[in-house]
Amino acid sequence: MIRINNLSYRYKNGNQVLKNLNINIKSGEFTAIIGQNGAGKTTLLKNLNGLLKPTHGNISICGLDTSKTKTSVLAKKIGFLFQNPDHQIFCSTVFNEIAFGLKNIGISHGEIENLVYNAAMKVGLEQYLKHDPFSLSKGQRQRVALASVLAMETDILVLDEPTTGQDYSEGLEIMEIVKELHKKGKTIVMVTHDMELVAQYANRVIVLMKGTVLEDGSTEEVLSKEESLALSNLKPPQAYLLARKFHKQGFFKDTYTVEDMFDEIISYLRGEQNACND
Ligand SMILES: Nc1ncnc2c1ncn2[C@@H]1O[C@H](COP(=O)(O)OP(=O)(O)OP(=O)(O)O)[C@@H](O)[C@H]1O
Repeated sequence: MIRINNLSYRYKNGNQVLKNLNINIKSGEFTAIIGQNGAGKTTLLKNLNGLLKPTHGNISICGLDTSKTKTSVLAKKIGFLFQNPDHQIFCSTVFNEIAFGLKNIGISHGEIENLVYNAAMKVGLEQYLKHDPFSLSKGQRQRVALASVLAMETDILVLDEPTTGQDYSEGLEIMEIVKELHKKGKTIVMVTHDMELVAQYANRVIVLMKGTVLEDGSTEEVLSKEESLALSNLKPPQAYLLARKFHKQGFFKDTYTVEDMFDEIISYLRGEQNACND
């Protein structure tokens, strides 16, 4: 789905941000990109969707070279949700906002109505289509932005810190929608500082440090490299560290989140209770 070959990126002011990155992302993966501030995470995402073009090397998205492909064509393959929905939203109704990208790529009026409604349904905003997006809460505005990306029906969804600036339940709503999309086969690439989100949702983690790949592996592998993570001022979530201690005692074999540990404890206790009752 995504092939990054020897990618380097330097801003016009001479700031060399990405250095010779080589990353392949397969269809259906949920990849988290983490790293300390300024590591180059957002710059990498902007290179993926063609907003920035590599200064060296190349990126192929579903076989399309981003340097040689118009962003409007790439937009049919890769959707990008910005960190702040207010940087993405500019239309006066939710409907027009979701329809904007579709109009841009020449979808017919009749088809747009359906696609907009379906996308709004996916994020639970179908009743707000006539509202001004700026009359909605920040969490709802983030869902409007997500719906406008979903309406394009891209196979790849790129998220730049999707829960930042939102309260717990708003963040959870977004992440549960993303989880459903992933289950249905979308390839997800998510930049985040939230290690709980990483443990809970991603199945692959890439750690960027000063524009290079420090670690790349399964979530379990990367979270277990505490010393390496510390180089980027990162720390695995508490639940993961607790689970590791239990692992050493032979418990919680594939469990890294509080929810999973809770489920496992409950099913263990239920088993014990049933055995007693028998
Ligand atoms: N338009 C620009 N021109 C010059 N330098 C830039 C530009 N945008 C970003 N940078 C610099 O590039 C480096 C990487 O920035 P980037 O936003 O990609 O990092 P990041 O890992 O996403 O950081 P954060 O976690 O803080 O969002 C930083 O030093 C930043 O100041």
